[in-house]
Amino acid sequence: MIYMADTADIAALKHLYEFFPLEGITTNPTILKMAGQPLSVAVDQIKAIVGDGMIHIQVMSENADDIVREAKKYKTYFDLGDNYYTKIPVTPQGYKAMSILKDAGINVTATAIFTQQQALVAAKAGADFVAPYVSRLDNISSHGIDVVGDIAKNIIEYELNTKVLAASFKTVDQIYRVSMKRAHSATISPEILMQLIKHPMTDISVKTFLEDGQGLYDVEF
Ligand SMILES: O=C[C@H](O)COP(=O)(O)O
Repeated sequence: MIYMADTADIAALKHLYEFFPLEGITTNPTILKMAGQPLSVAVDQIKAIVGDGMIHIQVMSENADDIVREAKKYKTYFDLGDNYYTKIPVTPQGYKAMSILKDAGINVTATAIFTQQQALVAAKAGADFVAPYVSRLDNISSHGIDVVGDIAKNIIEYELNTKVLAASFKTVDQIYRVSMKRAHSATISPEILMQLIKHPMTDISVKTFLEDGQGLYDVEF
């Protein structure tokens, strides 16, 4: 499982990158709005934190030609090399842009995916990652985990060179379930990443170890 942080919150990212084995970050216009940062400022700060991790930046353009120009501009402007992924919503113009950008050697993440077929078409268009939105599906009485499972199954069965990037999580249990459905990766908010590694029994066990070990550890280090 590849873990990514779904955020542009710089303080939260700095904290997470101290210990969490993250392999990149994802952003979108809503995330930038929540962080209160324009794209150029946010990405410059994110770059300094994630090192050679992936940075997924969503386009705002709707027309294929504009999407291609926008995605290519970010690739040079931010100078991220192969760590740059352009996030493109799965509209007809988006699919068109995905093929063009893949042919131009730019990594593509297809986003705003709600069905197995949207993901499969994006994979055929060359997307490196496909991002189904779990909670947004669950919240309309649909089944986000099943959609993720179907996409992962297709990718494995058809031997496609695409990874599932499960997104839109509200609970730790959803992340457990997408991992068991063989999602290759997940992008998760800082709050839920912290919850993911927490367990009260761990805290109790550590506390007991500290108490029991008092006076017994006599090797200096
Ligand atoms: O980029 C997609 C986001 O991960 C969607 O998450 P959200 O449903 O919590 O806004």
